[in-house]
Formats: sequence, structure tokens, C-alpha cells
Amino acid sequence: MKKLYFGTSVRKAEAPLIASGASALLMRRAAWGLAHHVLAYLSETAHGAVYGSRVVGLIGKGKNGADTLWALSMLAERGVSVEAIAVLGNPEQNAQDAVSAFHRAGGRFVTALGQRTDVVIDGVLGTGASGPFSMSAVLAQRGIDRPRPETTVIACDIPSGINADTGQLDGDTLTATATVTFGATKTGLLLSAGHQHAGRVHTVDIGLQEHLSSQPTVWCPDPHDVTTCFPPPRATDYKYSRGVVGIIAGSEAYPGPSLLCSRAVASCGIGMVNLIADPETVPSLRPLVLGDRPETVVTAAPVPQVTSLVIGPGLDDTSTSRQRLDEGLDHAVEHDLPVVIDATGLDLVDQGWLDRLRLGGTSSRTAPTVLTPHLGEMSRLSQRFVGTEAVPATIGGDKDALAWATALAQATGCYVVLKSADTVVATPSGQRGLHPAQSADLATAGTGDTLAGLIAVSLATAWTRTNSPVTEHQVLHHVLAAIHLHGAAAVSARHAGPVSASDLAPAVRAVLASRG
Ligand SMILES: NC(=O)C1=CN([C@@H]2O[C@H](COP(=O)(O)OP(=O)(O)OC[C@H]3O[C@@H](n4cnc5c(N)ncnc54)[C@H](O)[C@@H]3O)[C@@H](O)[C@H]2O)[C@@H](O)CC1
Ligand SMILES: Nc1ncnc2c1ncn2[C@@H]1O[C@H](COP(=O)(O)OP(=O)(O)O)[C@@H](O)[C@H]1O
Repeated sequence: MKKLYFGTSVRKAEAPLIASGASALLMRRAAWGLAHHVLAYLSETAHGAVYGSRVVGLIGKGKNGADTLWALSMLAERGVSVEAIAVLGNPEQNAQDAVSAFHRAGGRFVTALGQRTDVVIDGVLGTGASGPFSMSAVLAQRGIDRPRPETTVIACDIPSGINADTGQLDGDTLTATATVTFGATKTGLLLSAGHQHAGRVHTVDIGLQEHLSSQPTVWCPDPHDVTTCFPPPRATDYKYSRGVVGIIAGSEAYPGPSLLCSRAVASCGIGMVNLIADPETVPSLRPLVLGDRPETVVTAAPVPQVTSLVIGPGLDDTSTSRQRLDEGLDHAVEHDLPVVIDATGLDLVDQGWLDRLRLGGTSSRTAPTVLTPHLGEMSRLSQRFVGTEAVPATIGGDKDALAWATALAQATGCYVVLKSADTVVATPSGQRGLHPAQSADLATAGTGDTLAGLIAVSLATAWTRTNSPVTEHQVLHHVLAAIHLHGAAAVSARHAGPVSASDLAPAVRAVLASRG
């Protein structure tokens, strides 16, 4: 997993260095990192001709603008023709050293972008941005055209106006081809509008590591985590040592999720899939799932070897569904097993259950309970268990997703996976993870049922393979790996055309096959 830091954490880490007079050094390192990446993009975009290419910086009134001016000076030394446009404030007043260096290097301030610009550097606002910001309005006020769509835009540290903690943007900004960020990768570059506008993110080390170590981290999965958390079988494995996932999903009203969830679990190479569906009360599930996967073990109650459970996809609001949920949760609590609660299960679970399910709750539970709400379910859960107002359930809404998930995780003592285009995870003690959107193809019915199954498999693997107690951080790791696998499966399935939830299970196999 990669470590991400909030923008405010990076600023806190810089503070003692600035106080000790190292500000100029940090700025030079940042500027050199920016110049280095601009040169690399110029070699690609300006037909390999760095000498004589043209780079224009949009300069704001803070250190972000100063970084950009220093970077332009360094580019000028490499034969790049550099110009700057003061779009906010007066850099002569706020960044005299940088302006002098820029002039010495042959740079000049101009008032228009000009006809041929190879790269535009967005140095208007960095981590100091707060409140509303409109790049269109700021440019229009000075009669400056927006860069043409084909122009390479490189953001200095973060696209202007983006909140470096939350990724939120109150207004509009330029969409960068790439962002060169300093000191650490900021959460705001991988969340919400920040993720949509940052382009490719390059992180430049400016010597903050030691100072960052005391700051809170947000973890982000990468492909290697899938390899670790979804390992191939060991030579000595047998079916029960690989894990058994119990599934309580589907109903007479919505039978499909039992199949989607079973397929997802089976596609990971688990030891056994146990669909818990009494033929007396939910007669259609058994033939549906066995017709598709005859190896599924369908029973009225969980088999004793169950290692983790997924409860909720496709349940309806009948007493049968409630009873199935109660029996499944009872089993999870009694045997201290990981349980993933999804979809209707989230609406059926009540405070009494949470008291038993929370880590260290009335049942002295040690195994994780993972709640996997989408935004609408999250809004309802927050009203019931955190006491917040109803929140508009829109993707890209103005809610701080990490803070929202953290509040619910702390109130419930459960792990929370808040699903939208980006997915964020919070643990009961406040550890956090985020997975930036990989593929909008997941925005289709039934993909959440698949994800719930993948998380249950990942937790079953942690439970069967780890001899010592599984830590909260390991649970976070396994949950994030499952989310990454889900996104990678959507990307893989896309190669064959538009994706439906049924396409994900074969794609999960393809992704795992490609990882060896
Ligand atoms: N602190 C340091 O030593 C270092 C800082 N670095 C650079 O410094 C940047 C942060 O610099 P600053 O703290 O000066 O902040 P910014 O350069 O982001 O700008 C802050 C200025 O913009 C104004 N402003 C904020 N939000 C606005 C809005 N919505 N509309 C209009 N004006 C707005 C503020 O009033 C302030 O004057 C980083 O992003 C990075 O580029 C790097 O050089 C690394 C070292
Ligand atoms: N635009 C998007 N980009 C990437 N992932 C998305 C997008 N929209 C939805 N998703 C993902 O698709 C899944 C949808 O889950 P959910 O809403 O529970 O679906 P369902 O209940 O129909 O199974 C989640 O994992 C979510 O993160």
C-alpha cells in the first residue's frame, strides 16, 4: 500500500523546517522536481525538442506561484522559452527572489497565452487554497483565454482551488495532464474533483519524510496488494484451509444477488462457497445457484467450517430475510467470524446488533464487521447511528467522504467501506484508506454484490493464513486489496465492451491469472 497525507499534514511537516530557515531550500527542491517533469513532458509533446519550446506559467500570489517561477528559471537554463502571467495578486510584492531569478534567466511577464504554448504550468494556488475559486473567472477578469484543450497543463503541487485534504473544489479549475506534487502524495489529489483534475501524479521528495512520520496517513492500495491478499493455494492446502465463505444473499423478490455474490467468491479460488438458503423459505435460490455452479454447497444453516460471511445483497424486507440476517449474524458473533454487511442488510441491522458486532462489544468480539454502504445507504446509516442530517446522495457531492466514513466507523465500532466513484475505508480506531475511481463501468446494478463477496474472500484468507491475531491494519489492507481487485476487474472486462455485473467474476479470474 502507498501512504498518502492530508495537505494540512504536509504543511505541518514543513512548518519546523520553514521556522529553521529552510524554506528557500525546500522551494528549490520543489522547483527542480517540477522543472524535471516539465522537461520530460516537453520531450514527448514538443516533438522531442526541448530547446526552443515554450512554457507559460500562471502565477498566483503565494509560494505556489514562487515555485513555478523558480521552475521556469531552471527551464530557461535548458533553452526553453519561458513566460509568466500574473493571474492573482502581484508576484513582485510576494515573491521578489523568485521574480528576480526569473528575470535573470531571461523570462518575461506577459498578459496573454500566445499562439503556440507547449506546456502551461498552473501555479495559481497550491495547498494554501481555501474557499471558492474559479479559474475561468480569474482568467476572464484579465482577458486571458483558457489554454486550448490540446495544451499540456502541468499543475504545480495541486490543481488550483482543490482542497488538498478532501479533493473538493468549490468552483472550476484547469484539468491537468499531470500534477507534480511535493513532499508527499496528498489525499486531495486522489479524491473527488482533485482526482478528476490532477491527471497523472508525480511525487517529488523534498526531504519531509522524517517530519511527516508523526502525521496521520491514508492508505491507498496498489496491484501488489491484490497478489498478497488473494494468494494462490499452497501445495499442502485442502478445501477448508483455503477458507469457506458463507453467503446470505438473495430473496424470492431479488434472487440475482445470490448468484452474483457466489460467482464473485468462487472466481477468487476460495475453498468452498456456502450459500445459506433454506429451500422451505427461499425455494428459488438453490436451483438458481446450483444451475450455474454445481460446486456450491447450499444449506439451511452455515456449515461449521465457514470462515467469513457476507450478509445482505438482495435481501428484501420480509420476516424471512430478517430471520436469515439474524441467524447469520448470530453465527458470526458466536464463532467470532469476519462478516460483511451489504445492501438491505445495512437497513436491517439495528443498534442491538451493533452492540454485539462492534470490536470489543458485548460479545468481546475480535473479528471485523465490515459495513459497505453506497452513498444513499451511508446517509441512512449516519442518520440512525451518528445522528447527522440527511445528506444528498450524489456522486461527487460536497461531503468530505473520509470524515463521513470515519464518523460512522467510530460510532458503530465497525469498518466502513463508503462506495462511490472513489471508495473510502475507515476502521473503528480511525485508520483510513482510499481507492480512487478506476472505472466508471462499475456504475451499474449488482457490482456492489460482487464487491461484498470479494471482501469476504479477502478476510477469509486473512483468517485462514494468519496465525497471530489479525490486526486492524491487516483488515484495512485486505479490504483495500479487494476494492482494488474489483476496480481492476472492471478495467479488464471493459476490453470486451460495456460491462455488466455478470462480467466481473470472469474478469476477476483474468486479473488474478495475470498476477501469477
Ligand atoms: N511552505 C514551504 O516551505 C513550501 C511550500 N511549497 C509551495 O507552497 C505552496 C503553498 O504556498 P502558500 O501557503 O503560499 O499558498 P498558495 O500558494 O496556495 O496561495 C496562498 C495565497 O492565495 C490566497 N488564496 C487562498 N485561497 C484563495 C482563493 N480561493 N481565491 C483567491 N485567493 C486565494 C491566500 O490568501 C494566499 O495569499 C505549496 O502548494 C507548494 O507549491 C513548496 O515550495 C515546498 C516548500
Ligand atoms: N462512477 C464510478 N466509478 C467507479 N466506481 C463506481 C462508480 N459508480 C459506482 N462505482 C462502484 O460500483 C459499486 C456499486 O455498488 P452498489 O451501489 O452497492 O451496487 P449494487 O447495490 O447495485 O450492487 C461500488 O463498488 C462503487 O464504488
